[in-house]
Amino acid sequence: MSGKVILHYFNGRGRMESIRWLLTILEVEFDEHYLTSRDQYLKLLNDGSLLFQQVPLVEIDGMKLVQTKPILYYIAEKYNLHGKDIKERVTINMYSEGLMDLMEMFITLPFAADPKSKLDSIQSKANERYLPVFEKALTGPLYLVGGKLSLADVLLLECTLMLEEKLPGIMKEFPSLKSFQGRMINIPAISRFLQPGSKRKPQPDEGYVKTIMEVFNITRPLP
Ligand SMILES: N[C@@H](CCC(=O)N[C@@H](CS)C(=O)NCC(=O)O)C(=O)O
Repeated sequence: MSGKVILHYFNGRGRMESIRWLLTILEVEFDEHYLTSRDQYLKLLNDGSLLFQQVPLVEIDGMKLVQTKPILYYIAEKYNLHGKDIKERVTINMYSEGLMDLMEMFITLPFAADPKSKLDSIQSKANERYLPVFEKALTGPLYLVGGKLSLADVLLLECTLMLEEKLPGIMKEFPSLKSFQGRMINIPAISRFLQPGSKRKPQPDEGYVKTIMEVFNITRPLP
């Protein structure tokens, strides 16, 4: 296993994108091995690399890690983006899990039988359940927890940008969140990540969906 972090996933956002965001903001270099065929997936399965037969898989520090959240928490912990004590950590985790619940809806959107009604549901949940929480937390403070950048801030930026791509104008009732975004995108590593040609992946397209359906033998839209 080389010393460099290696990401095994599709050449698309999905569950790996938050890990890419986190590594990028930390300026940790990583290589990507893209899954493009079912044979590659079967090889990872036969190697015993996929504990639960699922990706993301991240090779880091001599380990092969699966499960997105523990991977994010490990990296955040290692690079001090996970709070100074257990109270801060649990708060960061609560915010992070809420954001991941919201982003999970986007991850499955391209596979939905009725994408329009799924997007409507995302919009109302974002407006009523999620964004008000973060607007309140950031009215005054610059960061969500402990006056310092944490994993939760990185996920919040990713999530709000994702929301705006599909639902332009959704942030207009949330001025503190908009200011937060403005501050975050000026961080040099983030600003570079947002430029064309970076390792940030584009919105899912038909080719991405087709590859995933082939690799996992999916034949029907998801509910
Ligand atoms: N709880 C897991 C879920 C991983 C997951 O569902 N990965 C999908 C690809 S994004 C997968 O490998 N699906 C194949 C399967 O479940 O058989 C995580 O968050 O990493």
